[in-house]
Amino acid sequence: MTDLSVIILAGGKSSRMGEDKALIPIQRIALLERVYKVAKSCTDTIYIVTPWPERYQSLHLPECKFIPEISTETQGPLVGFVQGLEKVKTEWVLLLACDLPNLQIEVLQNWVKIVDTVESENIAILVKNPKGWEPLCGFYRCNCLPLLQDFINQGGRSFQEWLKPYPVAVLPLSSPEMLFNCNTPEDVQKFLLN
Ligand SMILES: Nc1nc2c(ncn2[C@@H]2O[C@H](COP(=O)(O)OP(=O)(O)OP(=O)(O)O)[C@@H](O)[C@H]2O)c(=O)[nH]1
Ligand SMILES: [Mg+2]
Repeated sequence: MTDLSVIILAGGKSSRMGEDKALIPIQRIALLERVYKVAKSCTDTIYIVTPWPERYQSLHLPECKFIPEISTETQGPLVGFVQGLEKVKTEWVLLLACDLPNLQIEVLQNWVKIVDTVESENIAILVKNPKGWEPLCGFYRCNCLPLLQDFINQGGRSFQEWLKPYPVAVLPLSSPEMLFNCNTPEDVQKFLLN
């Protein structure tokens, strides 16, 4: 079985949404809770990296491990990710944004099987789109931590730039709508109408 943890990032500013999108109800379940439920189908070890764990105490997140983000000034997903990765003890981590209402359990479970077959040189396995990697719904080898720490210490904040020099394997995705993310109130409406 794949030695896997999940890190969910829930520390963004939600500036386009205008309110904390982790708490936006979609079919009466908060977005973060929906993502958590799907993550639970892949592993029991799930971390949520956020500067405000107290906001999520009333959600149903059984056995959740909160990693309180140290910086009070949100520095973006890469910095949230490194703070999570420093705590993870498994070989692989599945990184998820909290704003993915359309995640499919079967697709993720199939991906978990693929991860076991990936060549050891690859530091990550991600979906590729025409603009680059989809960094917030994919797998990273936890021993990439020193590479990530170096990149961040040099001021790097972009997943795409960080990954550029390293081999990354490609995850198959037949329905790209799985990665639809809710950034605005209009996105929420669009999702509910579909
Ligand atoms: N822990 C943590 N998560 C972050 C941080 N910045 C973004 N994220 C998360 O990364 C994911 C993708 O971020 P975006 O979709 O850009 O969300 P956002 O930054 O909250 O929203 P905008 O302010 O509208 O860009 C979401 O799950 C965010 O909660 C951060 O500084 N720390
Ligand atoms: Mg987003």
